[in-house]
Amino acid sequence: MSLLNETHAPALRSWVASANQPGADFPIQNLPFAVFRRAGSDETFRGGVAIGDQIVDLRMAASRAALSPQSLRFAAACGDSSLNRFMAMGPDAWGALRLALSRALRTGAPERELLSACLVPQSDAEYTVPAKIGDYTDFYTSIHHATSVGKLFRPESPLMPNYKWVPIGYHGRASSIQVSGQGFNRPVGQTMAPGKSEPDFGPCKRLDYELELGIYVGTGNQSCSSVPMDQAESHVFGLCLLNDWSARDVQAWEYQPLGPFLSKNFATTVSPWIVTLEALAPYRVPFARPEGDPQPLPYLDTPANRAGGAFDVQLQVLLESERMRSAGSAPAQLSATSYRHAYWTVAQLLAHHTVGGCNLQPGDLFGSGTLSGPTPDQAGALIELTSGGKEPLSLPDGDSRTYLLDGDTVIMRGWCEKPGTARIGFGECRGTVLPAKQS
Ligand SMILES: O=C(O)/C=C/C(=O)CC(=O)CC(=O)O
Ligand SMILES: [Ca+2]
Ligand SMILES: [Mg+2]
Repeated sequence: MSLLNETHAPALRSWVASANQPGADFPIQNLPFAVFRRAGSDETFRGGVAIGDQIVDLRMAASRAALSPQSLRFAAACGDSSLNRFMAMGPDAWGALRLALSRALRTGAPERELLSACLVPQSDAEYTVPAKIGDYTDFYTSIHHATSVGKLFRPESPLMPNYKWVPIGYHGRASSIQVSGQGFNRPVGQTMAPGKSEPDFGPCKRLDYELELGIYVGTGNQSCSSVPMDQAESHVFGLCLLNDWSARDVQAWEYQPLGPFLSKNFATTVSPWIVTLEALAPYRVPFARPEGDPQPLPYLDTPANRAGGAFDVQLQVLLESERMRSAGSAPAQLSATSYRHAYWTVAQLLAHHTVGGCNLQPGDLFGSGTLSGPTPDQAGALIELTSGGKEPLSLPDGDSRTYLLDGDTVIMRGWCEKPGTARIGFGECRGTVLPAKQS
């Protein structure tokens, strides 16, 4: 059975002209969701869908009956200040609203007159985290990241013997997840300098980013039940970009034996737009274990997962320093990779998370884990790109970095493209390091 349908047809064009520009992140084949309002207004936040450089205000579209009658209750659910109610409605509802929007936004659609009054320019909008995230779990799905970071943290045992069998993760902190465009203060904490016997306390000196994708749970599961692999993807609403800011010096001192704690709980930045799993269907790729690696245990293995459980999402990290901003120069690319290199798929993460009976809830978020690719220039964090801070990275303006400085803005971008298929993008995930708070 093909996962493709009429909403993926590469020939589709929209009456919103900006959606048809080559290279646009939000053509009619994408239709990602966010929660927004007019910037600086006291309007309530509500759900919207991106088309070109505009947002379809779904609350207004529902109240003006600007979409097909069958889809109006789904659009109305998106009128809430978070997408949780819509996420809980499940894949049939998500698919029905996507189809209604695809048809109404096409060139020649009779809905044009009503729907064009429901558009808000993205340049006028501000966003919020699109779901009430009850729980956040961060995984570790890049074997390349796990191996190179493991060498730095544990030279004697870089890749733990469990790695190829268990999707490794830890329970993260939902309250400090913020939407793209915001800043956060450099964290302070305990660190242990080499050769010392007592920790220091002060601002983090090794502040890093982590290039990840966020995975939003749509429908949950009952506690003491598990979601089998062949149903796992039907519980996933979609993907976003995610930056898991990490205080490496705090991490190195605190992480044993229970894993990261304060080193990763002060800020996590997500992109505003969630690209649905349905929109990503054309960019599925086979998931193959390298020759000689063990096959996953049966509860993590299905023919469908092997055939197309991975997604080829292109990813890029850029740095814009204060110096670049004042000189008006373009941000510098630090690395680029693809999600296809991950060792565990979205379905495996969800099936594994629930196998012991853990209940997921609509709006829960997973981080994929740092998405480093196989070559050193594909690393998703500075700790890898600078070999643990020992080899500074040269920037095009003559500046260099080991770890992040105050005023640095980290920008992440993602997109999918494939010959004969539309290109779709994730927009941006950007966050800025502000100085530590003086106590
Ligand atoms: O102890 C280690 O090997 C490293 C752990 C992490 O950095 C945790 C993490 O955030 C995992 C990831 O993003 O891939
Ligand atoms: Ca992480
Ligand atoms: Mg974090």
